[in-house]
Amino acid sequence: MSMAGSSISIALSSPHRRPLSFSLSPLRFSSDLHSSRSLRFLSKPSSRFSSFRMSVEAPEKSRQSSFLDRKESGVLHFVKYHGLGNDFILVDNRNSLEPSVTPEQAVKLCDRNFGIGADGVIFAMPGINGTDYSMRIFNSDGSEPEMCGNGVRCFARYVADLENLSGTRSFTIHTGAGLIVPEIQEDGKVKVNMGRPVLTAADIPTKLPETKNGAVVQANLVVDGISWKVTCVSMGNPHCITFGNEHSEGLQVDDLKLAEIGPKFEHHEMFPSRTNTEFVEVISRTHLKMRVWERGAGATLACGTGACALVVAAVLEGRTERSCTVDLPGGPLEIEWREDDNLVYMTGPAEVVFYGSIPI
Ligand SMILES: N[C@@H](CCC[C@H](N)C(=O)O)C(=O)O
Repeated sequence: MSMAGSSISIALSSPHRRPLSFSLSPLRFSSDLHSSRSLRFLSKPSSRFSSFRMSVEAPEKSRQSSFLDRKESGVLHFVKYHGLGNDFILVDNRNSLEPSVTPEQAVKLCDRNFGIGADGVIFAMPGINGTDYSMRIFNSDGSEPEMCGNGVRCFARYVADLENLSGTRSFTIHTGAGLIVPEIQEDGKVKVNMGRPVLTAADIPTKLPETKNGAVVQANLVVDGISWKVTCVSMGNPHCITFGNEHSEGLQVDDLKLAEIGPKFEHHEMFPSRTNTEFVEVISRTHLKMRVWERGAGATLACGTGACALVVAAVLEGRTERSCTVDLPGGPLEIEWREDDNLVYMTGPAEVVFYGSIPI
């Protein structure tokens, strides 16, 4: 490893392997992965990663733009972002409404041991119906959800970078959940108009009965012989929110065995399209704490649509005000469910992790 001015070079090598080269600026990661044209290497990681050369440099706008502009057939250039640890591989798909990665490839790319590692792959696509862009996403299991809250904040930062835009920027984005409008604020956080929650059982969808004003509020859901009180909300994608069960009226979310119970909610027969599940602890009338088991991705560090859905659920259950801080394992989000127009707003960060290239 050597340092020269603002540049750090790190070389790791093995005598047996061809070197790979990476450059980061400073959390910018580009790799020259040479000639392989398939993803087959993902099942043989050691042959690709046992040897590489890496250089770290101070940020320079020109280098960043030239990386983002790169297009070569057989190579996927991507940027990995995270929103509170909910991480995504962002792909420039502005030339087509067909994703450049298949669901099967997305599974491999998201693999944390044999791939890049992420909770999903997000495609920045041309706008339709008069919108600036369209967003599609594959979960890490290859399924396609309608929307992703943390992902849309990353998407906004990504397209601002792609288009070299600075200052306060707002975009209209077509998603499977309809029109979503993120705005990048002066402080770099992204405030998103997440649209209106859907509360009717058939549209969420859930087979649970509507219990209060056409909504599924504190319905009984039996999971493994235990009766949970759940409220169901769709933010374009389905969410099942619980504050407790027959054994504990108020949850201590740190004590939950999430990996054990999460899949049982996700695949419960009451949720024909599976579900995301949020387990929630009330700290105060404006402060909630949650852990999430995501449909198609498992336990994640944050879920933006989930945070929105649980504030809606908390208000419907009379537990909180309409503006709340939601603590997720990866950090806090600010959520507001407005009374006058029924719109939900989410505010939180989105950060670059690294830039990279991979044969595909
Ligand atoms: N993490 C996301 C939600 C991603 C989609 C979800 N797994 C689903 O299948 O609905 C968010 O931040 O909203």
